[in-house]
Amino acid sequence: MSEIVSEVPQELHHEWVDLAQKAAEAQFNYYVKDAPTISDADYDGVIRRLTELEEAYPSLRTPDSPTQQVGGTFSTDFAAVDHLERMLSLDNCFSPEELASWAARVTRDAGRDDFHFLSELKIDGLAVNLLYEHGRLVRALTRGDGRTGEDVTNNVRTIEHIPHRLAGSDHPARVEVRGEVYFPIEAFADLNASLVEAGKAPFANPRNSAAGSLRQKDPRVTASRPLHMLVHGIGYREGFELTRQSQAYELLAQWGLPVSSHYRVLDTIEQVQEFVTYFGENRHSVEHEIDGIVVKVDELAVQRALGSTSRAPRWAIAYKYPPEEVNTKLLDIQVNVGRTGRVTPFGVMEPVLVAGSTVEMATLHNAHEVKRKGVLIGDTVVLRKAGDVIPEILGPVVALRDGTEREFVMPTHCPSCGTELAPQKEGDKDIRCPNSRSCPSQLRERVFGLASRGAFDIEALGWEGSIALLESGVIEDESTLFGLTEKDIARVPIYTRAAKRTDPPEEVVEGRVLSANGKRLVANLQAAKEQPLWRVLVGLSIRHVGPTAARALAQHFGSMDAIRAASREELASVEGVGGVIADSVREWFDLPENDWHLHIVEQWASDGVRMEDERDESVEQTLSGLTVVVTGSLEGFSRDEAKEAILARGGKAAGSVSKKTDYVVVGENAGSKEDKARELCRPILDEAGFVRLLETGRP
Ligand SMILES: NC(=O)c1ccc[n+]([C@@H]2O[C@H](COP(=O)([O-])OP(=O)(O)OC[C@H]3O[C@@H](n4cnc5c(N)ncnc54)[C@H](O)[C@@H]3O)[C@@H](O)[C@H]2O)c1
Ligand SMILES: [Zn+2]
Repeated sequence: MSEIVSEVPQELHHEWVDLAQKAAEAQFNYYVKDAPTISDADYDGVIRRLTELEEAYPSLRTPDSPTQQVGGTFSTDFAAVDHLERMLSLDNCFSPEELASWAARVTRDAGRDDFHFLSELKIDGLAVNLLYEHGRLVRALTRGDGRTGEDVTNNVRTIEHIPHRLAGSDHPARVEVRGEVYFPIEAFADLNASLVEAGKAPFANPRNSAAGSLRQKDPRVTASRPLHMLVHGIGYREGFELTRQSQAYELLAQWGLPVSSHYRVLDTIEQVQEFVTYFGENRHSVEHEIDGIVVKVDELAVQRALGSTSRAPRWAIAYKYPPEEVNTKLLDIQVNVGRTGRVTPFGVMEPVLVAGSTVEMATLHNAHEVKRKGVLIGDTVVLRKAGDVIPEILGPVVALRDGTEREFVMPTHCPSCGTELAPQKEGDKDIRCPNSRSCPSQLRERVFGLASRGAFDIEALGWEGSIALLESGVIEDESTLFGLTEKDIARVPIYTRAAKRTDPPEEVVEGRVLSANGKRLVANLQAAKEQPLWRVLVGLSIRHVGPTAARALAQHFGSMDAIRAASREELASVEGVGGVIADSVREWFDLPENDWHLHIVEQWASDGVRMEDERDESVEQTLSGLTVVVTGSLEGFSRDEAKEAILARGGKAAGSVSKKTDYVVVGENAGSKEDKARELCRPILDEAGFVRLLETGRP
């Protein structure tokens, strides 16, 4: 030690010692307790920094440094047994440049470039070593420290897809098969819910639950968990030789072992990079979590020539994807009251950067979900954000609790208006604020909602504008929105702000000081009154009536009066409507406590909102009886315009391709619907064909 200290600046030496300690602790929590306290990304950061320090000061790189070892150790809960051949870890890379320089190094060290790259998915699970003797499974070990693992044979025997006897005949005397045990992500939430219910600590993430479920003292517990395994290598072998890694996979598959279908043998590192990019974008198209791509030299002769370090083979590398999971603090759980009164709890977190954006809120759906996840206010939680998918709180890091955490209690009264909350129907998981008429929160959401693109499309009326109109008292609710004049709007600060910059301030006189934004709102409202009936229906915030149902209703009935007069049965029989929506529409119009709904409709009508679709009799019903799907973007039509053009001609505009589809119109960047059309042999039209179809009923 003294030698090191004399050579390495003291500060850096301290940093190294602290980080090495941190890594050792993290490994213990991760591998032995199955309860990591830091995220994988943070752990990788620690290892990277240790590596940097060791590169600058090689004397720090002692054999017991975490950078030199197969991270992991074993618990006394299991018998410790040596592997016949060491189990190694993998070196990492994080960029195309690092991948390319690994390939260049391999080519140089191998002294040849006529080998192949086997690319496969890096399964986010835990490594297991299976020993088969004469085709019979005799032992299963965890990786442990790479030399010695934990005997989990009885637990592994409970995993469904692992054969106790290999298929075929002529099996080698002994062979070690290496692979990864994982927990299917869709089963994760249920597992945590059942643990919480049994008063046990929930898991932080699926990888954790795989390790925790496999490493149970009682194999019956393991048997109750839906574990899966995929194998990706052979260790010690006796009595047979192979020449290629991919050949090993074929053999393993023949033996009835679960081999992934996603591996590829590729010629060049550029092709490998394409594979990396593809799965980076399609990370969630596979049945298990992946944290990267593993690239292996396929030729075993080259593998042997390259050899291994104490920790990892030189002939393989793991390309790690950016993390989708981070740890952050759950500061509070608050509730939001939505457009139709639904009360939704959401987590407020310390802001963290994950998958390219900063996240500080995540919905928790309902009180039941909060319970199931087992999270407490004040917990460190694992937050997951997968690409464009909305962020989700996976679970708590139980080991970091200090006793100050508290349980979330669903409020009994609306945080916005104080009304007592209640489920709308018995047995509903959601609870609602029944004060839909004047609850400020619901009003804001309704006004904002009716202005949205899927409803009236009033561009100048955003979230801020909706609040400003209501808070200034210029509108009391949505009923008077379309009667607003320039004078009214001039009373709302947000719409006149720009005009106030003059010095001395201009007097607010009718219309005159309306800023550009306010003028835009007036014009937008005028235009909105001409919107088709379906948009008016969406704007009413009737539960379950979104654009699709609204279109179906408008197309069938043609006017607000006809919808209002329709019986429940008539409504329910409309294609694309059904019983739930029919009930909701009838309740909206008929319940005595909803009489104010009628007032909205009447006020809108008297302010000039169109309540009837013009049936242009001159439009020939060219598409009557035909079902058309439009996919991708067209030049002459927006999505809505294309749909309306079909409906106006008596056709049906469907959202998905089926055998009943008559024509599929394919624009730019069409996706899976085009594939589906080809698969089902449905006629495909381009935009010109679509125009002809509208005119003549024929492509
Ligand atoms: N959060 C924490 O506290 C903590 C602590 C320790 C380790 N870790 C995590 O574990 C990683 C280090 O663990 P590691 O040493 O096992 O390295 P690793 O997980 O980065 O890579 C090596 C392992 O990948 C597995 N693997 C998955 N798919 C494979 C495939 N197709 N072919 C070959 N191998 C495949 C093998 O089991 C192999 O042992 C860290 O990067 C971190 O993500 C986290
Ligand atoms: Zn309320």
